[in-house]
Amino acid sequence: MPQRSDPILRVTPGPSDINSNGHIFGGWVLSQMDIAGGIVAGRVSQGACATVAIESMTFIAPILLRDIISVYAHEERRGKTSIAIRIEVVATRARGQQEVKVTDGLFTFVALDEDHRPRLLPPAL
Ligand SMILES: CCCCCCCCCCCCCCCC(=O)SCCNC(=O)CCNC(=O)[C@H](O)C(C)(C)COP(=O)(O)OP(=O)(O)OC[C@H]1O[C@@H](n2cnc3c(N)ncnc32)[C@H](O)[C@@H]1OP(=O)(O)O
Repeated sequence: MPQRSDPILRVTPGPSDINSNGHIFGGWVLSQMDIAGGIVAGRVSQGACATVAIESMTFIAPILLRDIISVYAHEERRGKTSIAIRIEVVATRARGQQEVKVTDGLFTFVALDEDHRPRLLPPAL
């Protein structure tokens, strides 16, 4: 990922998001990544988008209860109707003293028209 800008989301998991290992469910973090990627894809496409594929996803380190999660996302590739968004999640813990990269993924979104069919992306700014 290039120089990190501001996170798209900052969020804390709750007690109901814990799995039997005592870590945070992968599905919880995937959904935060999907929301953040969707926000970036919506900005780029200037409208509605749907996730069509998760091209890659790596769980690098566990997320712990009381971590603060920052979700960073940026456009990595653009097609006619689709945008691939690189999404990185960083956990802040130990009262803000420690930052750990916990996941990395490449999600592809498709811009949708009113009929929920692929829509051409607007020209890049
Ligand atoms: C100013 C306004 C601001 C707005 C600010 C909004 C903010 C908003 C925030 C909230 C944001 C929430 C974000 C929710 C995100 C979900 O949770 S969406 C829910 C889960 N996803 C779905 O239900 C989608 C289900 N799938 C579909 O409906 C259809 O597959 C789709 C998406 C309409 C695509 O239809 P299709 O017939 O497969 O289309 P097709 O023409 O074959 O392919 C279209 C493009 O997708 C690519 N593609 C297709 N399959 C793949 C694949 N497996 N891998 C990679 N690329 C693929 C194609 O290569 C093509 O790319 P281009 O060459 O055109 O660039």
